[in-house]
Amino acid sequence: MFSRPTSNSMASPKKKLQGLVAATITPMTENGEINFSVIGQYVDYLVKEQGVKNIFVNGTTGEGLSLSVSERRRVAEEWVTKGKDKLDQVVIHVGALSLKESQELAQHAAEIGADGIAVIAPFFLKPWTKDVLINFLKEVAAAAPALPFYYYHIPALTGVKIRAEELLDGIQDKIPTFQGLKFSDTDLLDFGQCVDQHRQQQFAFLFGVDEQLLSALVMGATGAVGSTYNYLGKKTSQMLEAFERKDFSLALNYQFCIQRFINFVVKLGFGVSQTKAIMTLVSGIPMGPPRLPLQKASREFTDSVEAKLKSLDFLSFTDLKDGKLEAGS
Ligand SMILES: CC(=O)N[C@@H]([C@@H](O)[C@H](O)[C@H](O)CO)[C@@H](O)CC(=O)C(=O)O
Repeated sequence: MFSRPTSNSMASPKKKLQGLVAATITPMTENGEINFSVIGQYVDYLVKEQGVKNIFVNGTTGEGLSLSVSERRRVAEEWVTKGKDKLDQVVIHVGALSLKESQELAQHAAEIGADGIAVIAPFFLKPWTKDVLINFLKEVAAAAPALPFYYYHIPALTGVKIRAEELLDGIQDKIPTFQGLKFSDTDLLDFGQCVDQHRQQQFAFLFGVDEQLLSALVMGATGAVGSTYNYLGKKTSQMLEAFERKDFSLALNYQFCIQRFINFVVKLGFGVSQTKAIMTLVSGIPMGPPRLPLQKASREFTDSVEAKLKSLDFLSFTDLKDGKLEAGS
C-alpha cells in the first residue's frame, strides 16, 4: 500500500516546492462515495495533458474537511501510490478542527512518504492570537518532524484573520520544519510583506488566487496552488514562462485570457462543485458530485460551460493573436 520509504530525519529542504501545484479534486461516485478507481487516470492527465507534477491533496477543492479521517488517509495513500515516479511532490492537507485528528493525519502523511503537509487554522473554536495559532500548528508539525510544513492561509473560509506576515515572524524558531506559505487571499500587501521579510529564508511562497497569479508573481510568488491548474495548467505554465522571459505583455495577455474564463464561471456561480463539473468536461474523467453540504453544479451551469469551452476550442487562446488581446471572448 505505502509506496515510499519513510524517514526519521528532520525535514530537509530537498527540492523546493515551486511552479504550479494542482489542488486536487476528490472524485466521487453518484452515490457520494470516493471514486478511487479514477485517481491513476487523473495523475496521468495532470502530468501528460496539463504538465502539472505537483499536487495538493485534501484541501478546499478536495473537500478534505468533508471527508472522514479514514477517507482522508485512503485518499492520501491513493495519490501517493499512483503518483509514484510520475509526480514530483505530493503535499497533503492535514488541517482539522481536532488537534488529535490533525496529528494523526500528519503522522500518516509521513508514513506513506508524502512530500509535505499543510494546515489551515482551526475554524470553529478559533485561535484569536498569533501565538495560539502557532502553538496549534507547532503541535501538528511535531507529529511529522521529517516533513516540510506549509501554513495554508485562507481567511475568507476559516474566518481566522491573523495576517500571514504576523504569523511568519519568527515561525521557524517555533516550527523548524516550516517551509512555506500557501496564501489563498487577495491581500497583496500582506503577501508582499511575507516575501519581503523572508527573502533570505528560501521559503516557498505559493499563491492561491489563480485569477490574480500574475500580480503575485510580481510580488515574488515562487509558485501557485489552485483548483484551475487541474484544467488550465498548461495555459498557466505559458504565462509563467512568459513571465520568466520577462515578456510581461504576453504574460498579461495570458492572465487576461485566464481571467475571462474564470470571470465567466464566477458570474454563473463558481465553487468546488463547479470545479468538479468543469474538470469532468475538460478531462473526460468523471469527478462526480460533491458531498453535502455542497450541491451538484446545475445542468444550466454545465451546459453554459460546455458551450463556452467549445467556443474557446477549450482555452486554446485562439483569441490571442500576435500577442494582442482581443476583446469579447
Ligand atoms: C477558495 C478557493 O477554492 N480557492 C482556490 C482557487 O484555486 C480558486 O478556485 C481560483 O482562484 C478561482 O477563483 C484555491 O486557493 C483552493 C486550494 O488551493 C485548495 O483547494 O486547497
